Amino acid sequence: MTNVGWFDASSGASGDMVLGALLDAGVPHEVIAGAVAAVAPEPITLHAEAVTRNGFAASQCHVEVGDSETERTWAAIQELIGTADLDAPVRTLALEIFGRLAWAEALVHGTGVENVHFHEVGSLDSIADVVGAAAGIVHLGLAQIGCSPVALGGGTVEIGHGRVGVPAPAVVELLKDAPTYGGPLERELTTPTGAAILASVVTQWGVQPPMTVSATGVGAGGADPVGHANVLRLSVGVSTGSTSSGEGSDGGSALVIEANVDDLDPRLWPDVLTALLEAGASDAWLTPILMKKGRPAHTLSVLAGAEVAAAVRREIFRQTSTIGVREHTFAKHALDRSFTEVELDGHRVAVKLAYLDGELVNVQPEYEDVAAAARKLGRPIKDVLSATAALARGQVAPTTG
Ligand SMILES: O=C([S-])c1cc(C(=O)S)c[n+]([C@@H]2O[C@H](COP(=O)(O)O)[C@@H](O)[C@H]2O)c1
Ligand code: NI
Repeated sequence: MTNVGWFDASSGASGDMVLGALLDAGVPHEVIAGAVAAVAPEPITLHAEAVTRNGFAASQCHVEVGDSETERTWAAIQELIGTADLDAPVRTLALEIFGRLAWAEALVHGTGVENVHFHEVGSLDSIADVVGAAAGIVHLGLAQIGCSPVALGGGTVEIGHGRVGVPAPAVVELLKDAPTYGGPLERELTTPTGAAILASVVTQWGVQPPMTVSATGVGAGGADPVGHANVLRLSVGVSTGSTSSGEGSDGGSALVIEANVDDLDPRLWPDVLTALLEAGASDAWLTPILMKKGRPAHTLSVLAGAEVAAAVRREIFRQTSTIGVREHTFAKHALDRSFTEVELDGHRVAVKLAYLDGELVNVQPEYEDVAAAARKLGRPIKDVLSATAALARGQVAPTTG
């Protein structure tokens, strides 16, 4: 089953609206607050308030910080997020979102990202919005995220550079590849932070894809204008769009991101593969190749769901010497799977079980657990492997008689 999400951004999106929608959709408060606390150099209070917007119930997220006026450089923000105790996919997605903000700011002000000084969008509450949103989205484990065309609003808004038309310049740049429209209200409906979050996580723009919705979250915008509910709605559920192959598969899709590399110190490769898996890749591998000019090299291939593709791409560029990647989308057919645990002479071993149409077809003890148990027991790994597989089979489908 493929978990998917869809945003209705017909009243725009801001960082607070995304947080409100995530909390309302069931992301535990501590998941978001914990990630924010890990990054913040001083306490940040985050709480959701039940409000109404034009008569509809919604959740308004309040972020309370001490130094919301502080200006920060992109380098300072990278340092804050990069060194925080965050799960790797959360850190990578947060850097991706803020990286887009930095790029857009640099572009509209005609400078380099290294010179970007964030004003409103660099303050701690924006960092909280970005990191909290990254933590909430990663928590939901959505393989695909859709979004409606994004309402931008209208009129003008006062920002650090004086009064500008809505959408603010950074919003225009951030949503260049997305469907957007002015209105339906004469006010700012989509902010740079909201735009950067959507641009980073949305894999498909347009109407809601076929899905069975199991939860919704409604995030409130700050104002409550009459005649239009100022909310961002997130629907979460499972995809019903892909047809099954009839092999017990989930019929989802995945990307393979690849690069040919001939100039990386080969001692780095094992750690590169580990970093990519930590960034959320499902698999990462190398194939030896012979490149132009007879150079021995490697093709790096990384399998990743769309929800982590940006994070994985970013990690490839950070960890290797490549300056470009190519990508293909592949249909993916995966068996339903679950985990169990067995105990062999006092040593616990996790075992992965795979099912085809409900029938157990594969029992695979986790190799690292098996090797550790074998070392401690002084037994050959192959014996521990078969013994734990047999234990798991007996546990899952006990024999009778
Ligand atoms: O401070 C700056 S440089 C700034 C730039 C821009 C551009 O579009 S450029 C926009 N804004 C405004 O800041 C507030 C807050 O935005 P968040 O994304 O932090 O919610 C909003 O009104 C933007 O239009 C500031
Ligand atoms: Ni600006």
